[in-house]
Amino acid sequence: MARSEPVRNTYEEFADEMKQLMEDSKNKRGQIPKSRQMRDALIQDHEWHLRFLHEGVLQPRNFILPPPYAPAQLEFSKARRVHIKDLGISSRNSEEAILLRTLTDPYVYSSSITIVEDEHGDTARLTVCNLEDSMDDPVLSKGLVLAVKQPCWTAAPEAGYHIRVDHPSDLVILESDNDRLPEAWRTRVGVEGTRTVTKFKQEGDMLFLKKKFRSALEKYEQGRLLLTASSDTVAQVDIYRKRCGVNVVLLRFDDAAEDLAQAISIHALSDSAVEKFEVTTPSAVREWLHNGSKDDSLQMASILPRSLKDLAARIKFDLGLYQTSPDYDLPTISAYVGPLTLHVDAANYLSDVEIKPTSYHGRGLFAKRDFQAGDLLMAEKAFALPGYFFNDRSSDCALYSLGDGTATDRAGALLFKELVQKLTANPSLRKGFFDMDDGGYWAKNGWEVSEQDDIPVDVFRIEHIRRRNCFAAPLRAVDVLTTPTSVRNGFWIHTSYLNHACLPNSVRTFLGDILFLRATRDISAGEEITSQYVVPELTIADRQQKYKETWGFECDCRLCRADSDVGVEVERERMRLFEELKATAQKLGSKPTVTALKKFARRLRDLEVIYSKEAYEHLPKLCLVHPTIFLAEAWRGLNNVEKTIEYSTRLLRYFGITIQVDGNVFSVLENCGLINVECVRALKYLAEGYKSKNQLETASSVTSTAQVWYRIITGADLGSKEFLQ
Ligand SMILES: C[S@@+](CC[C@H](N)C(=O)[O-])C[C@H]1O[C@@H](n2cnc3c(N)ncnc32)[C@H](O)[C@@H]1O
Repeated sequence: MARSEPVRNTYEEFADEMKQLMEDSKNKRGQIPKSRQMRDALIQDHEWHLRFLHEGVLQPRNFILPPPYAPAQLEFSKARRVHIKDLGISSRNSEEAILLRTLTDPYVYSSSITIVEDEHGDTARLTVCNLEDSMDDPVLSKGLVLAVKQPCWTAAPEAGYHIRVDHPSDLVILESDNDRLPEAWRTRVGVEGTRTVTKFKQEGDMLFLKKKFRSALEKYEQGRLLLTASSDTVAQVDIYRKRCGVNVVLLRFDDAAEDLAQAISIHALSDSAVEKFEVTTPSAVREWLHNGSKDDSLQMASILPRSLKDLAARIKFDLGLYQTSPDYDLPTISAYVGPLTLHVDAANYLSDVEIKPTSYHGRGLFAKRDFQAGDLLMAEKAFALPGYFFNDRSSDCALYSLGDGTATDRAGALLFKELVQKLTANPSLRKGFFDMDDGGYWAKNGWEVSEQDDIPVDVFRIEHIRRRNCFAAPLRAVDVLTTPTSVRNGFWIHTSYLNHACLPNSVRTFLGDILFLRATRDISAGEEITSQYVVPELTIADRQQKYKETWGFECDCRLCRADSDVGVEVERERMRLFEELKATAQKLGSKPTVTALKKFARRLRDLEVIYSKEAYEHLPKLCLVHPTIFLAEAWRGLNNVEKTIEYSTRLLRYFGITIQVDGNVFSVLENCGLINVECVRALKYLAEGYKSKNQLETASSVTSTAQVWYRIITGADLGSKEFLQ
């Protein structure tokens, strides 16, 4: 029977509709649904949706997080077993679990959906969210036996109910020979005599080439199970090496390290030349792979074949490598990074900064030594940075958190997915991540986790941490200077300990997945390092609202204090004049007359007067910035050297930077730390001006400072000559 006149794909959920459904089902909490679709109808409906997925026009994917609940704490084996008929609406019991078997191929799009039965043959639709899954190589394949912890019914679009899982850790996939399975579902998988390690390896290789990585992993695993102590060592090394490679692709670095430790130790045992290096235990190799050091204490370079050495390097980079010097080959890294090559093989440099408690802002990042403006404070590889093409429609998606009514676009949604995948697969990476600021989420919703326990992967907590700690990152910071650039959302753990200041002493820049943090002014040992989370809004109210909404704090920096003190009336007048000047500048366009410019400058002085309070003597005057940029550029366009120098100097002053030219000596007397592209441009205009006045020494000194500032804002020197020419 065909599905009756479907109007839309009801497997795909929408945030508003879901919110309404949740509201509606509040009164039914704990009740057993009055009616449900039975087996045949469920399967027919599912098949229709599968056809729709293949043939329909696909919308961007919606990932929806319902109001939060904690993942189940109990192991499946210790939970009380329930059945489909026992489930209530929206009522999860963390002590319960259900055993299910999948009856169909899955539908995988925004979530993974399949039809399942329990031991009594009762059927239901199962929706698993936040799984790293694909139609080509599905996790929830047909005939699979799985356990769902804390199961319940959740209202679905079109008045049905399904079993919905949000935490991937609430889903446990069981081997078909597991003794806990009902007898009828158990299959003892004896390996056929004709299948050999080599055969499984070949089948795995074929699947790998077809990008069916999960299935390839299963084949290699079956091959591994056939290995015996007397197996050919080349075959043993090979199967572990293959598994390691697939695990790397699937971001399962802990498992990859385990496989490689086995491969290396088997290789070492079989190679008589190796014995003298005493490297042979898997635990020694495992420790080396995880130790974050570039040192080759086990002398791997001299004993390993290329294929194992390359994998070792890959895993060490992915688990995090550290160096103690700020030396990076920036030209090579700059040349390497591109849309297809986001991930740079570089080590972290974190040894000259440290995380410590601050007096008012929780933990923060502090300098362990003195730094000068322009110095590299730290460099960090991304913990997660999704790679995708911006014009690829098939990666379009959004993430909705119904609990707090927030939404994020593709950049944040894909980062969330990658974080869930990485944290689920790699217990060794969890501590660093879950130590981060989650705004008190876990303290309110979770439980005490001791040192020995596995840290639970709570998707709601991940999203809280993501929102507070992620950074928007262009492919290369330098691109932002010339073209409007799309940004990704990425995650850099150490950098996330930076607290915000409107007048910061550092700037973040990116080259692919490596973040460089440079000092925007001199910093003394022991000083807190800060950076701007976002460029400050002109009015204090707008600024504080943004900080409050996203990060839950109110900024108390010197600029915010001064802006609050001037009062609403003064601020309103400042904004009125600012808007007036902005409109005039737009009207005058790029070729204003001298008369018009003089008139504009007079009006600008009115705005300057409002700032002339003592409070701003050493502070930026942000409302003056844009009109002054307009004047500096307009005078430059008219080749008026003196005026260009005057307004470029003023522009720097309005950013809180005071310069002096004494004879031929150029110096920066004061610097609030607000170094940005406009400041570099102001220096460029100054250098041009002094050059045309034949003050070549001054011009050269200004250009040197411009080069340092250019490096601060782009992270490297790439393009500096062209920019400053
Ligand atoms: C990215 S984290 C920074 C590290 C954080 N202080 C910690 O202890 O993990 C962002 C959080 O730090 C705090 N924070 C950052 N800058 C602040 C500031 N200027 N004033 C007050 N709190 C701030 C806020 O709680 C914010 O949500």
